[in-house]
Amino acid sequence: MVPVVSTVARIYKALNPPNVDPSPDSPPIKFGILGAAKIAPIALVDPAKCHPEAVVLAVAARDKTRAEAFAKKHGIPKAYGGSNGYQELIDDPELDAIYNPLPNGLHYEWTMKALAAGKHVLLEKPSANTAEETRKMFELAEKKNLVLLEAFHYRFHPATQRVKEIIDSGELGSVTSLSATLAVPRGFVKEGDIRFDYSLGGGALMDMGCYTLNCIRFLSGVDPTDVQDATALAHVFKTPPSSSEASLVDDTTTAHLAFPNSMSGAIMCSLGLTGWGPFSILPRWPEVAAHVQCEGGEIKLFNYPGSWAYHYITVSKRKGSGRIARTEKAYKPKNGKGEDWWTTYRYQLEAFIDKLKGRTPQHWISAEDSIANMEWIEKIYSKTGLGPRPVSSFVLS
Ligand SMILES: NC(=O)C1=CN([C@@H]2O[C@H](COP(=O)(O)OP(=O)(O)OC[C@H]3O[C@@H](n4cnc5c(N)ncnc54)[C@H](OP(=O)(O)O)[C@@H]3O)[C@@H](O)[C@H]2O)C=CC1
Ligand SMILES: O=C1OC[C@@H](O)[C@H](O)[C@H]1O
Repeated sequence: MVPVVSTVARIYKALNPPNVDPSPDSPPIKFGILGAAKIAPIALVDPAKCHPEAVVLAVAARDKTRAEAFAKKHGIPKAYGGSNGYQELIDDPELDAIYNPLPNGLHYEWTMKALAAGKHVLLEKPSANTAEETRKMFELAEKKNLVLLEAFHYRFHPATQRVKEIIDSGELGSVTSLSATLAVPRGFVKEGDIRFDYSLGGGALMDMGCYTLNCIRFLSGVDPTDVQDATALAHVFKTPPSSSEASLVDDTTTAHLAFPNSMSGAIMCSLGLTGWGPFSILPRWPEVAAHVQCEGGEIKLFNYPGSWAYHYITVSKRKGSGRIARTEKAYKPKNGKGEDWWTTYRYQLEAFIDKLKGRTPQHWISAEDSIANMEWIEKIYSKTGLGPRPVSSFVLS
């Protein structure tokens, strides 16, 4: 098949995965979803359909009709709704695990409640509004012997893993600098979106920047030592909200970070890249790449967040006064579990279920990793002058 046809066929299968029968030997992990969130179908519903040990049994939405419509559309047997719907979901004794794709500012409260109810949690990124809240969630999970995973799905994909493998192989020598971008053109994210609501933990650095930071921290293998500079452009609302805190929502943030061993890092994230050319009318493409400079060459991973749909890895190695370059693709691990059509979310679900079943996942994101990511988000926000996102008022009784 020509590449474009095979790519379309692979993406089609990824978005329409086959239904698999439940495993006769291993009871499925039964999930409940908090909120009829836009991300839930691709992040959990579809991956669960093609995992023999996962089933989505229930969904809750603030509005019962919305929960029922979501349940009907996705073949989910139970729907909870109304003012107590989220709590009823969490208290459902049939459920083993909760997927939390609520707005960032509600991650802490509902993850704490789910853990307190004895449920494992697959938690959307970024973990919470603050590092302290993230620490508390992981402490409770550990105390209750429950699995809590921040859903940085891209980490589980073979493409990201392959780049890390190339770096760690030493083929290109030591890393000298890293950068990652995640930015979408203006208009991509609509005005009333949770991403522009400060009270819900909005802002480009929270939404997109958490990936960029996570990516350079993962690929470098260490945490930064300092935020050298950070600049944020505030979002300009068409209809400015009455709250003065709306001015703390960043549209675009850039930061330069120092790393150990004289490594440097740079991130850029945006919820609204402006157009270019006369009067900025020419459209921009999303920016979705990670670059790693090494003493002996460089690596580019194009489309690390959406690597399942399409990506390429270019490895350019210095040789004498010239270079030798190659391009790799990694939709499936060379050794290990996976199919070329598995989405980043499907790989993530595999790891989550492996962990719950006592098997060793191919990859994992530790509590320390998630806490450190939030710490550095806070440090960058602090350097921009915008300050951290609001602390949750929730107290676990
Ligand atoms: N892993 C990934 O690739 C992605 C992750 N995300 C993350 O997932 C989360 C949700 O994002 P997304 O699906 O795009 O967002 P949505 O706005 O579609 O979903 C958020 C859900 O939160 C619920 N909710 C509860 N309280 C509120 C409130 N006060 N205001 C608004 N919504 C509320 C709503 O549920 P209800 O149905 O009950 O009304 C809604 O369905 C975020 O944390 C985001 O960072 C988002 C996109 C991609
Ligand atoms: O997690 C995400 O990944 C893709 C982005 O477009 C989105 O805003 C973000 O929430």
